[in-house]
Amino acid sequence: MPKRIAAFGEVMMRLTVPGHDLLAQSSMLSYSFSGTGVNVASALSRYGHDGRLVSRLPDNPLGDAAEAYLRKLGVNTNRVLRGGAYIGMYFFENGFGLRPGRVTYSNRQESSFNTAPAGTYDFEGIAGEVDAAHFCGITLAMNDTVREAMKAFARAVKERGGKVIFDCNYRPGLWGDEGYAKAKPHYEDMLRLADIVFMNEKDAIHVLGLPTSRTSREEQLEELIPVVAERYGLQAAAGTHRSIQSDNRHSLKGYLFKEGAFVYSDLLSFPVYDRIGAGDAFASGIIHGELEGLEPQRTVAFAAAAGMLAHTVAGDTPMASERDIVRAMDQAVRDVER
Ligand SMILES: Nc1ncnc2c1ncn2[C@@H]1O[C@H](COP(=O)(O)OP(=O)(O)OP(=O)(O)O)[C@@H](O)[C@H]1O
Ligand SMILES: O=C(O)C(=O)C[C@H](O)[C@H](O)CO
Repeated sequence: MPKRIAAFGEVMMRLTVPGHDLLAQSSMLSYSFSGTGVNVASALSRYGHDGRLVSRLPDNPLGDAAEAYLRKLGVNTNRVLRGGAYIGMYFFENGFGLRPGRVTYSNRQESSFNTAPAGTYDFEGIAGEVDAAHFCGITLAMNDTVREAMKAFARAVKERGGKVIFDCNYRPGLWGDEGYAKAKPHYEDMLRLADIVFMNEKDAIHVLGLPTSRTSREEQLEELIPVVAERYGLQAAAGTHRSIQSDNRHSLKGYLFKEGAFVYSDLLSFPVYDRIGAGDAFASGIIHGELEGLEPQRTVAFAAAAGMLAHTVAGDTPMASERDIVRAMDQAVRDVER
């Protein structure tokens, strides 16, 4: 049955340098609008749910363009407010071979979303309208007012019996020096409120400071995720392990931990066209499976295939339909469809 899911987060204007040029070389940029909340609300809408964004855009032609773009992505914009002066931006340079891709943020703290004063949003009203709400560690990294708003919204959803979904999405560049120490208490607050969490052992070790006696990533994951789930009372935790080869291929394996057991997707290996937002595609697949009550094995396979497909499309926002994903789950490489 379709569900109503709110995603709380900033709309970012993505400015992409064409091809594999550097900003210093190119005189052209193409723009689109994204952000973790946008990506998740859009993907869930594509799977038949009502994905609504809770955000704030400037009341000017940039805000108009962003809102029109969100509608094209299928996002319900009824709870997108107008106010403030700027939209957050990031510049993206595609990597090639051994040169990694690069993201440079601009005007983020000045954005309409990040300058919204306390009391801007009707969180109680929104919480009463939805089955679940999605939050992410990128938003948590912004400033105290945004952090307080995020926690207040999560509390309102929880108090009304909705599911709280939290994607750790730790971005070292956003937390600055001593980032882990600054982030930890806020991550702990969100984990206490959360039902479904996206994370892997890196979050547990570095952000939460949990000790591990194991050396391989897989063993660390299996040791630490049950500890986190128990400590914070999580319904489910999920995430991916990614490995990167030098020939522009990545490998991805998804996991889902619930009711004391791990299930894993196959190890998927694929060439990468655009990597940004793939984590949001995986997360949306898990959220869909959990909200629909799918078998854990099916959910993690669906989410991993959604994540894989997101690497094949330009832009941050997953564009695959449920049908596309189910077809990709058999991993056969197909000829053009005509
Ligand atoms: N330096 C770090 N310290 C702590 N945790 C990290 C660090 N880098 C990544 N993580 C965590 O590892 C997990 C996977 O992160 P990664 O950056 O690979 O994202 P992803 O989910 O594959 O993709 P996306 O960038 O689309 O979200 C996330 O839960 C993230 O919070
Ligand atoms: O909000 C940000 O920081 C972004 O970089 C926007 C992207 O859509 C997001 O990171 C994808 O997960």
